[in-house]
Amino acid sequence: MQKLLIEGGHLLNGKVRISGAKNSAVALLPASILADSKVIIEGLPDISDVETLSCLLEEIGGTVGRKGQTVHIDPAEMTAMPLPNGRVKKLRASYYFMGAMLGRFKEAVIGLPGGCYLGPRPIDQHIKGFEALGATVTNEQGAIYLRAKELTGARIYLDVVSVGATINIMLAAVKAKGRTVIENAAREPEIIDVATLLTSMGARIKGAGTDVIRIDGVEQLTGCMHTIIPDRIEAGTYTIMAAAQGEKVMIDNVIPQHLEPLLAKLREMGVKIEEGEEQLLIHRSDKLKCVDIKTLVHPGFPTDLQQPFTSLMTKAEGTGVVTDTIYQARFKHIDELRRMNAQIKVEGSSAIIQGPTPLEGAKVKASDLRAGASLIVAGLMANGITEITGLDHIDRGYANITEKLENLGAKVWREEMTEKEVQQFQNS
Ligand SMILES: CC(=O)N[C@H]1[C@@H](OP(=O)(O)OP(=O)(O)OC[C@H]2O[C@@H](n3ccc(=O)[nH]c3=O)[C@H](O)[C@@H]2O)O[C@H](CO)[C@@H](O)[C@@H]1O
Ligand SMILES: C=C(OP(=O)(O)O)C(=O)O
Repeated sequence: MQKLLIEGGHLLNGKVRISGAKNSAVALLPASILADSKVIIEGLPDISDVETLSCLLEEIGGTVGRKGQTVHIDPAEMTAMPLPNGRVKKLRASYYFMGAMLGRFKEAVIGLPGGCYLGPRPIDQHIKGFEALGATVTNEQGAIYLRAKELTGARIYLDVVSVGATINIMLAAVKAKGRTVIENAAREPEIIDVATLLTSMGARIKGAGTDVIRIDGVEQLTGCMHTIIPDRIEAGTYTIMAAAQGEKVMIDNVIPQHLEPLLAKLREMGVKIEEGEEQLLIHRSDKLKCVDIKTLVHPGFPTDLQQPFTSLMTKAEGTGVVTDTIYQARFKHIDELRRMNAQIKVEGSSAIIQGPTPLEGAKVKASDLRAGASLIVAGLMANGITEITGLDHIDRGYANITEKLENLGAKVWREEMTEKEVQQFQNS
């Protein structure tokens, strides 16, 4: 087990290239189950979630070959192999095996997913969708059993705007009989990306990216080639790092429109940002001003950037309030930031940050993926050395983060943890 060490205070300079989107990748890979021949996906990020899903595709009989960032998946020999335990527990997106396997085999057994603990993360809307399409769904000892004689298109209104439920219902519906309409659908760019892949496979989907998606079922889906979109959350994280500790940093391979809510808030804080077609240039700003943010469903401020943004606010002057309306308990990073001298208190679903406070290096633990990102932002700014444990979370979603930061001039490295440190980590 490793820990990440950061010697804070070094200015970041240069260019960082953003990888393919995690939240697209984790849906595109299971979507390949629906094809009858080879699916090629280009630009996949080098993260453990991709590795885990590739292994799961192999567990059900797929052939997966990876060369650099391109993955070839041959789904021809896949079967409805039950996946009640094991790797499915390592990540959230294993729930996409439910929709994809139901769509192809009319049956699936998938263990309840893992992923970041951000408070309760129910999947009732996924199940409501599968049932509306004609599936019988039961929960037996922590695994979801899905079975349908036939899937028939239906009108499904999501009670909660959910990325996972929207994509999962699309996966189950593309081969159903007749028309499915998803109302109150999520509108994230990753949903458009998944719909683009499915359309290239022969699916008939209209309205992805709006809150009403119409899917006309087809009998067969074929192999295709697809290039993934850039990761807006990774891009946002590096943008925040640049605002926190950058001299002049270019974020390359980004779709600036995907980051509008973040960029607007950074500008409000006083950060100077130049936008190109696929780049952002972030300039050093000596004085930042605290702002309030509220996370909302897309296109509002993304909850996945709330935690790194909170760290940046410790550098800004005044009082800022960060409210998370999507995951009201997504504040596990705050105790760790306090160890680093941040002045933050949590009240309900808000964190109130008093700045500016010079941060001090400390031993801290990443409790989830974006908590990890927030500690890295803090470590880059802090005096002295910050030691971060819990790298499994960070490696689920940030490709080559140590190398990318080193290239920007950060002093950052990984070390093996001693046995005692591993024990302390496991007991904490
Ligand atoms: C793999 C992936 O894409 N993960 C993203 C996805 O997670 P995920 O798809 O799990 O998140 P959802 O969009 O489903 O969740 C949004 C909200 O709806 C609630 N909810 C969701 C489903 C459901 O059946 N019932 C229900 O009540 C959740 O508790 C949450 O409060 O979107 C989140 C919100 O943008 C992001 O933080 C995650 O990075
Ligand atoms: C919460 C996240 O991921 P997951 O849904 O995969 O746990 C995230 O990417 O911030």
